[in-house]
Amino acid sequence: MRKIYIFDTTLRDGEQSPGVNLNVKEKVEIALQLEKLGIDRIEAGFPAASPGDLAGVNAVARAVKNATVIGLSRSREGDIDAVREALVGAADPCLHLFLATSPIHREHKLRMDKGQVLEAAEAAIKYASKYFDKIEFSLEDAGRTELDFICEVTAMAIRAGAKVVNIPDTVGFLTPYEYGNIFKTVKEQVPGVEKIQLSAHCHDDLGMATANALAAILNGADQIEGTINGIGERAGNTAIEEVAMALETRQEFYGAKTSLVLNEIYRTSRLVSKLTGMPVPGNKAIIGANAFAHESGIHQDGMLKEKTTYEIMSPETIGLKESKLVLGKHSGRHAFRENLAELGYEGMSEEQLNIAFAKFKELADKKKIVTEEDIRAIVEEKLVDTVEMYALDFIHVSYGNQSVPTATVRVHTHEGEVIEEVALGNGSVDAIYKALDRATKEEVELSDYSIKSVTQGKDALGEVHVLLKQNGVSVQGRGVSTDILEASARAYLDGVNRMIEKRKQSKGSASGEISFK
Ligand SMILES: CC(=O)SCCNC(=O)CCNC(=O)[C@H](O)C(C)(C)COP(=O)(O)OP(=O)(O)OC[C@H]1O[C@@H](n2cnc3c(N)ncnc32)[C@H](O)[C@@H]1OP(=O)(O)O
Ligand SMILES: CC(C)C(=O)C(=O)O
Ligand SMILES: [Mg+2]
Repeated sequence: MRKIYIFDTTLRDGEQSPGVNLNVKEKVEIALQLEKLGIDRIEAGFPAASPGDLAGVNAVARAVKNATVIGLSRSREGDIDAVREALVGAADPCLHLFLATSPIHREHKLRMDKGQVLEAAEAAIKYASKYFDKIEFSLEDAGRTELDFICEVTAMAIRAGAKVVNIPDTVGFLTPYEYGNIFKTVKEQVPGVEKIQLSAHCHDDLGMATANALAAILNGADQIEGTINGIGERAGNTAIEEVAMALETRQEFYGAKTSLVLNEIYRTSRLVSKLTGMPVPGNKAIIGANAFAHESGIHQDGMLKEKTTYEIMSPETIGLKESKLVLGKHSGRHAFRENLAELGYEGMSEEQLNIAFAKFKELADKKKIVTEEDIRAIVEEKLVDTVEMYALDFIHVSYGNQSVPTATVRVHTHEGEVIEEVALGNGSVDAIYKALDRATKEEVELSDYSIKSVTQGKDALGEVHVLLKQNGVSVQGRGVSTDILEASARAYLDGVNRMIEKRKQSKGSASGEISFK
């Protein structure tokens, strides 16, 4: 199978992302991880840009042993000399020269005509050839360059001594068909092209960077340039992980592969994101948090039955432990039961499962993601074998810092009686508890109250614990809700129910009846 060389420019084009600035230590850390990932060529920076970048490229050159290390340079002797200095100590150094070739760049930026561009590029390659065995030449903005001029410049670069010619779509302008056609034409028409490698370098301005790189491969490109996580100038570059996984997943279609160690992809992505400060969007292909996560019931059911129903790649391939079935409002019973089993709640009756599932759906309507702690809280509250003498239907609290808090509560009894009560209190919770006392006609003393957040985020579940006393007997009550007042009401009512049950138990034992657990 044809090998596609991977040229990583995370440390150069990636660092050109606005707001990104990697120091020497960070560049080396990323470069060493790129080496582990099996990257063939690492572009470490632009040494003429600053003394700091020269030092960064030099540190990478000295640290990396198993990949080519590259420095970028304009077609100017001063820049080339800076790369010479920066690559001292590299096991396999390479100079990357560039000059723009498109009419727009020639006229407005370089103020050169075609002849001057050819002349300047040739002079630079020839000067550099005295110092470098490996030279790559890039036709900047080739995507908007006349096709015959691309061929002319490529032929010149080959004659002058370049080993790799890169044909970038610098501004992400082309369609895959157009970009592929450039490679096809260069392959067919440029003399000596078989002696060098052709490289593709794409930008994502129209979201085409990966599609264009793959089109280049289909039309003869030997090397793909890109970055980890697709970071880079403006909308970024081709994401290396996307190309590698496309070739891996569709081998029968592309007939080409990289030599990347694929299970290092995820780790590399995390490191680059951390050190560049550029978060990876959740929906990003391959490495986004949702790339191997499934939320909807139908998909989760399919995944549980056979993973290939909804996954074309396995997460293990990129170094992730497993796919995730995220519980949310679109999830179904299959995934819920599976999740409960994973959390150790096995052997639940169908009825218990249904109660917990209903509660879960109620919570999922209020929360974006239902977490493990949420599920535990739901199940543990629901599975306690307490007969609910009173169940909460609703609470309404009126509160203002200039008015007396008023609570209205409605509960229904085990027998189906509905009771509604209103009370004033010193605070909202106090008002609720007084209203519940009236509704239940139980005289209990609140001897402790605590509240904590059991999950994370603004929509976290609050868990309230109360300790109630009656005639020297103490019981605990617990309530969970996204609303702390509701959690407070539930905890109190739970305590009251337990108190009633305890009373029944002690009477039952005294009369020889079988007691509850
Ligand atoms: C497509 C790409 O990603 S290309 C790489 C882009 N990366 C960078 O530019 C990052 C590093 N750059 C820098 O630090 C600075 O731009 C430097 C140090 C290279 C140059 O800084 P300055 O000398 O102040 O020049 P400045 O950046 O303002 O302008 C660029 C000059 O280089 C010229 N130039 C641009 N590309 C090339 C080239 N490939 N070869 C020769 N000259 C070039 C421009 O025409 C302009 O020349 P002028 O001063 O005669 O008008
Ligand atoms: C320097 C070149 C290869 C570049 O980054 C581009 O053209 O996008
Ligand atoms: Mg670029």
